[in-house]
Amino acid sequence: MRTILDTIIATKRTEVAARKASPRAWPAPTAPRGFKAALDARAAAGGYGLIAEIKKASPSKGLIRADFDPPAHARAYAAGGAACLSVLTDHDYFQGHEDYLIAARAACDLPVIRKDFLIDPWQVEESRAIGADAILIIVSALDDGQMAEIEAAAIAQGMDALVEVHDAAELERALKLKSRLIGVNNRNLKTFEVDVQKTYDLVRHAPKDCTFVAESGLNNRADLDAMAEHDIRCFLIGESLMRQADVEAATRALVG
Ligand SMILES: O=C(O)c1ccccc1NCC(=O)[C@H](O)[C@H](O)COP(=O)(O)O
Repeated sequence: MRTILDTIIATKRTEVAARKASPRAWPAPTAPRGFKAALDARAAAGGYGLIAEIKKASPSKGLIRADFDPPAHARAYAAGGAACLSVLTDHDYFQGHEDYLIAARAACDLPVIRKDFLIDPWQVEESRAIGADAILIIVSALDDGQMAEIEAAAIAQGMDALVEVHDAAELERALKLKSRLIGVNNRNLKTFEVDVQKTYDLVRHAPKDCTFVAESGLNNRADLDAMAEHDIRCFLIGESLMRQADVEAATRALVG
C-alpha cells in the first residue's frame, strides 16, 4: 500500500530534478553553527537541548499557525531558551520554504536544521547554500548507500546530520553511519500515529556516545521531565509551541 511518505518522496524526486535543472542563486551563508554542539552543551549543563520547530502546516494537521512569521518565531524561540531551530522547507506538504530558513537564521544566533526530505546529496549543498547548519536523514526513506552519500556530503560541508529512526531495525542501520546525533521520531511517517513510548523503547538500545533526540508529540514540561528520568535531554518540538499565542513564554516554560 502506498503511504504518505511514499507520496512525499515521489513528489520530492520531481521537485529536486526541476531544482537541479535550474538552481536558484542564494546569498552567501555564514559559516556553519555547531548544531550538535549546541544540544550537547545544554545537556552537559544539566538543562534541556530544545530544537524548536518553525512549522506552518503539516500533512497530519493541516494549517497550524495562521499568523506565521519565521523571523519573529526564531527570535521568540531564542529568547525563550531554545538551543537550536528546525525549519520546515518542504513546499507541497508543509507549506514551508527555503526563504523561511534564511529569514529565521538571520534573526538569531541559533544553529538551524533544514527539515525536509533529502533524497539526493545535491540537496545537502543547497541546504548549506541557504544557511542550514544541519540536515535530516530519514532512515525509512533511504537505503544504506543513499544515507552514506548524504551524510558524506554533510560532513564535506561542515554540517551535522540528525539521523531519524522509528524502530529498532532503523536504529541499527542509523548506527552504521558516522553521525552520533540520533532522533527518534515518535510519529510513524507512514500512518501519522504518534506514540512517545517509541523513544523509551529505543533509547535502551542506543550507545552511550550518542546524542539522542526525542521528536514529535511532546507538549509540556512534564513530558520532558519524564524523558529526562531516562537520560533523554534533547527534544524536537513543533506543533505544541507553534499553537501558542506567546511563543517565547511557552518556550521558557518548557526549558527555562
Ligand atoms: O508532522 C507531520 O504531520 C508529518 C507527516 C509526515 C512526515 C513528517 C511529519 N512531521 C515532521 C516531524 O517530524 C515533526 O515536524 C517534528 O518532529 C515535530 O513534531 P511535533 O512536535 O509533533 O509537531
